[in-house]
Amino acid sequence: MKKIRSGYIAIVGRPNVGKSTLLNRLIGEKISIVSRKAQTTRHRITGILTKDDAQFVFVDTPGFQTKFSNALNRAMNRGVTTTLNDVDVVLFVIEAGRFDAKDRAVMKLLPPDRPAILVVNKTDQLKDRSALLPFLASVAAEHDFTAVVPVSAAKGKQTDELLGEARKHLPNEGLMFPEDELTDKSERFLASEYIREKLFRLLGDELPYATTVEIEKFEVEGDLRRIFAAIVVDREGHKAIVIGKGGELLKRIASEARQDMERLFDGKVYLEVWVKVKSGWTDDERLLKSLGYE
Ligand SMILES: Nc1nc2c(ncn2[C@@H]2O[C@H](COP(=O)(O)OP(=O)(O)OP(=O)(O)O)[C@@H](O)[C@H]2O)c(=O)[nH]1
Repeated sequence: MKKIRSGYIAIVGRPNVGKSTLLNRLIGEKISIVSRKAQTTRHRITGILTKDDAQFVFVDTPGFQTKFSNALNRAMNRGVTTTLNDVDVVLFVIEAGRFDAKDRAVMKLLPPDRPAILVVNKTDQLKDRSALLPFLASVAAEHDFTAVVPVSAAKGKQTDELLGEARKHLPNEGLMFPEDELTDKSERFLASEYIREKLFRLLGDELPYATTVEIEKFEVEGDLRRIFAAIVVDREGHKAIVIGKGGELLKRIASEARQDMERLFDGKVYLEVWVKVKSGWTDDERLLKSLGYE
């Protein structure tokens, strides 16, 4: 049997290339939030996959932010650079057949002295398969990648090959975390991510970027978790939108989030969610820190 190796891996790429989907596929659990909308991953999320011969500790970084320039985006971009200098191998994800200025901007952040694997995702969407090889070659010519692996995160294609390539760069012998550890993020953090995911799914295009979630109380009583959460919005008008007509939308957000939490925590959840207005929260660095964004 091969020796167990372990190490840290970052997944980077422009928004919407499928980083969260890839992480979920590799870990096999719904830890990182996935949304059709771009730029939903604000926090650094660590997922851990332990196999017979390797332990992969994933650090999922936020998408490189170009859309809005405010304190929140600045904080997120700083996070990308810090993370990349702190891992053993970087998975740089792009979409098959597409490589644009935003991809290139993220590629420029790859530290020159750290192994990076070019992951070409969404191969299931390719119409013309013969175009794939020249495409891979043209992107690979722009950076010194240690490997190029085409995958489909959605269909789970070639993901074992990707792990095999990543394993080669894990520096440590033995496990870094207990075998059954899925993530080192607290349940409290995961609870807020689930609520945020519902906001992204159920609200319009721009509003979710101006909201965040605070878990005000998290109590555990045997198998029951009591969770009290506030959705923080920028202004009164937004509050009305999140609540919805007759409270319908808020009810739906809470009920869907609760079902996800019960599945993940494997126990009953009592969830209370309300909406709070804090104007200008996205532009206040101090407030960002207090909410956990570094
Ligand atoms: N067809 C296809 N779609 C995919 C694949 N992987 C991801 N997607 C879709 O691409 C969209 C974006 O996926 P995410 O995983 O949220 O992308 P992300 O890179 O994490 O996005 P941010 O969090 O915004 O940075 C979703 O609608 C996914 O379902 C794939 O292999 N094939």
